[in-house]
Amino acid sequence: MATSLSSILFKGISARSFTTPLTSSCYYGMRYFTTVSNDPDTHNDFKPANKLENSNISLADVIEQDVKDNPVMVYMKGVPDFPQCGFSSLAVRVLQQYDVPLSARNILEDPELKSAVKAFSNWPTFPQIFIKGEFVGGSDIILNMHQTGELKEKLKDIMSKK
Ligand SMILES: N[C@@H](CCC(=O)N[C@@H](CS)C(=O)NCC(=O)O)C(=O)O
Ligand code: FES
Repeated sequence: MATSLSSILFKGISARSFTTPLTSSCYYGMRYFTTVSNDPDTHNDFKPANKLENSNISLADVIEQDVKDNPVMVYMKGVPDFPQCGFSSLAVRVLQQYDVPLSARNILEDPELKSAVKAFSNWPTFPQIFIKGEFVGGSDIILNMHQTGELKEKLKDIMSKK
C-alpha cells in the first residue's frame, strides 16, 4: 500500500553525557545530513531528498528498513534533543551514555506511523527501542539493561572505537 511519511528520521552520535551533545545528525526523508549545535550555518547542510510521499513503500517496509539500517533505532514521543514525554526522555538519556549512533522518529508527528510501529513490534507503548534490528522494549527495560550491564554487552560491537 502506498504511504506518506511525515516523520523525520533523526540520526546522531550519542555523547556520553546527560547534558549537551556536541553534534547531532539527521535524516530528512531518508537522506543524511549533519548539524553542529550552535553553528549558525547549519541550515546550509539541510538537504531533503528521496521523499517517501506517494511512494509504494508501506509503513511496515519503512520500519523494517529503519531497524535494519540503524543499529539503535528509537520510535519516541519528540526527538532526542527535545523529548516530549518522560519515558522517551529516559530512554534517550540511557542510550546517550554509550558512544553509539542514535536514530529516532517522532511518532507524535505521524499517527499512522505510530499505529504501524505498535503493530510491527506488537508492543502498545512508546518509546520503542530496536538494537541491531531486534526489538528490545521501552524505557524501563532499557534502564534495567543498563543497570545490569546487559546493554553494554549488546552495544559493544557498535560503540565507536576511539
Ligand atoms: N513501561 C513503559 C511505559 C511507557 C508508556 O506507558 N508509554 C505510554 C505513555 S507515553 C504510551 O506510549 N501510551 C500509548 C500511546 O501513547 O499510544 C516503558 O517503560 O516504556
Ligand atoms: S505522553 Fe504522557 S506519559 Fe508519555
